[in-house]
Amino acid sequence: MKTIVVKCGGSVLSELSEAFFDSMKELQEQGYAIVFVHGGGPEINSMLEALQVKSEFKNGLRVTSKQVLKTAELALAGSLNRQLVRMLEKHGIRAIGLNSSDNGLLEADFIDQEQLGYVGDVTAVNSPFIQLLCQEQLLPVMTPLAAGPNGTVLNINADHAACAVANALKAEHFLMVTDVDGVLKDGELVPTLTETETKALIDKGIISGGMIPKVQSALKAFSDHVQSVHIVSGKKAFYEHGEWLGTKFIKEKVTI
Ligand SMILES: Nc1ncnc2c1ncn2[C@@H]1O[C@H](COP(=O)(O)OP(=O)(O)O)[C@@H](O)[C@H]1O
Ligand SMILES: CC(=O)N[C@@H](CCC(=O)OP(=O)(O)O)C(=O)O
Repeated sequence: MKTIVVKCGGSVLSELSEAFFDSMKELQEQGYAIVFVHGGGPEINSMLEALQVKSEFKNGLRVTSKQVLKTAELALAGSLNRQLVRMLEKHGIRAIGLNSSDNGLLEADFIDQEQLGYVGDVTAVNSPFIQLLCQEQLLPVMTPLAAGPNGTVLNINADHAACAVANALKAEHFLMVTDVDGVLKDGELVPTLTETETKALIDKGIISGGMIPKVQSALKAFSDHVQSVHIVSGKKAFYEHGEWLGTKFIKEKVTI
């Protein structure tokens, strides 16, 4: 099955354009099965603020206490997953919401329980179950939560969760949808990036903040099992007449 894994950032979930859904439908018509993994950082932040619970990030990962985890589950599984499924269905795309910690759809281990609390790295993906839904012409919409050891639930950075799913499914394409056109340098879109160029942009501070886990996940997927990886905007079309827009990750250029 030709599969595309789409990571939809919390930054853009409420701003997804008609053109974005048109691109999605165009790909489905070409016979691609599509799997969504969504984020929700901004929504988790506002819920935590409303509850007057402080949260901090270490190396781009949210330090997750039991209370932060409960709030993250509420925002991700209770609110955003429902909204995204409804948006897809409104656009004529049959979708099914999945809380990825259920039935070990995603399994994870603690990264560093002392420093980060309930935060994990994905160790296993239940690919057959995801593929079963795709065979039924359903688009799975997955939260970035996972089943951890001894019945725990772990909070996973959504870029990392989507990367694990793209690798497990050996997806043909991995798309990271965000609120900017792709990787930008001096305000201009960088159309292609190799691993060396990406690392140089991180070192120079041109790629920073939320873009770091995205490019790291892009490089990891690209070097593992995925054939094509793009960072694109959800505010516009990302696929037109067979062309992908945004930043494309490419193999190192060979100079003789
Ligand atoms: N070089 C860069 N190019 C584009 N965006 C960048 C860059 N460096 C940092 N960013 C920031 O990364 C943000 C996207 O990451 P994030 O807010 O975590 O989005 P998402 O919720 O989609 O994962 C952009 O809105 C921008 O502020
Ligand atoms: C461990 C960790 O940091 N988890 C993230 C999960 C959501 C996410 O990654 O959302 P975006 O894609 O919108 O950033 C968090 O709690 O914010």
